[in-house]
Amino acid sequence: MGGPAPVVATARRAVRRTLGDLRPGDLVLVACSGGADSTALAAATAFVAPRLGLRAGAVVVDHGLQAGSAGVAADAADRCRGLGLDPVEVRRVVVPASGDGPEADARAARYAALDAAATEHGAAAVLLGHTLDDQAETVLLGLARGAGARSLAGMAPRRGVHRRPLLALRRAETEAVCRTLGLVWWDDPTNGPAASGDAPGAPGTAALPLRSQVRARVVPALVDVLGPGAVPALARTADLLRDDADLLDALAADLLATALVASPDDGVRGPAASGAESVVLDAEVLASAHPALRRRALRSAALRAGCPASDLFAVHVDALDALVTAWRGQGPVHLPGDLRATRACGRLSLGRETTPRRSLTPRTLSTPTPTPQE
Ligand SMILES: Nc1ncnc2c1ncn2[C@@H]1O[C@H](COP(=O)(O)OP(=O)(O)OP(=O)(O)O)[C@@H](O)[C@H]1O
Repeated sequence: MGGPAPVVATARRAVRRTLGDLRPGDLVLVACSGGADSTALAAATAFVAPRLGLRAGAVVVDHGLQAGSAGVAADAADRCRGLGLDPVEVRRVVVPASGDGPEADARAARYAALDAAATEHGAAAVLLGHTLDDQAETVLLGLARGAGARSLAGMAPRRGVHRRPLLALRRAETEAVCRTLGLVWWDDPTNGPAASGDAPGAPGTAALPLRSQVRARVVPALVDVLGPGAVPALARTADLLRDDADLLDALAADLLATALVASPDDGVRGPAASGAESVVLDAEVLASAHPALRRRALRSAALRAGCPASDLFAVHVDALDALVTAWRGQGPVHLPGDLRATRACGRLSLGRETTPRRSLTPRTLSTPTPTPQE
């Protein structure tokens, strides 16, 4: 009797590698949308987990955004049960409109629901079905945004409770796994033309979410010009940059620790620090650091001061950097989260606005008001 089809064996090996450090009895939860990637993941996990002494369940999130979403979720859950996963649950979420766009809002609600399920079930890991193609799309989107190494490092194979075992597999391979095992999957219409459906660039793709347009129009054009190796090459960029980004982040954390004079959360460092309401940094220490580390340290300082990560952009970091390296008496820099940064007496302070102001945008940045303070 022959073994499993090579593609099925590949998927199982990938899952086995990802779960290798867990302890017998641990629970893993597959985040299953019903799509080919997470259905293949559910099947591979259902096979591998018991052989490692692990328990495996699944969570299907129903965003309630499309007609029939409850039925899609129920079908996906049934397929997971059919694979032997237990527990399997559907979590219905309410997607709030935060202003960040419907995809980002759905993603935030989805991850919150997955994390809540992991906590409630005491799961050691939540498995996500992102593939190499998803990784390549993430890198492309980052490049087009002008993002730095951390964003171009794409999705981490492992972060907190989340693990992505299929990052080395092509999307088409996950479809092949499903076909080989006789598993039906659901093609999300918002993901663009189905694998077996419309030609790339088919009419109507312009109305899709940005990532889906990249998938349906940009990637095929790129492959057309550069050849099929372009997609794995983009994903390789993510792998290479992840190591670089980790190193730079660690060095920047050291720089921030050295430059930190006071911080509201971790109390005192230096004589002037007691009762600190602001993050206070030594501007000279920062100025003498390499720009790659300084910019990261400034970003971390802004986050530490309470700036919301989703609203903190390069333009804000540039403005903070100018306070450090191009100091000519300019006025405060206004940051998201009702924060402001000021420089005085060789120190950079990031604290609350005294009166709420609009934070910097790319347009307001270009006209800093010089008000000598030092
Ligand atoms: N409705 C869902 N319920 C449970 N898991 C989901 C759901 N949607 C997506 N996932 C998980 O996320 C993985 C990636 O899904 P998909 O590619 O649709 O998301 P994305 O929007 O491209 O990426 P991201 O999850 O980063 O937002 C899936 O393989 C699955 O593990």
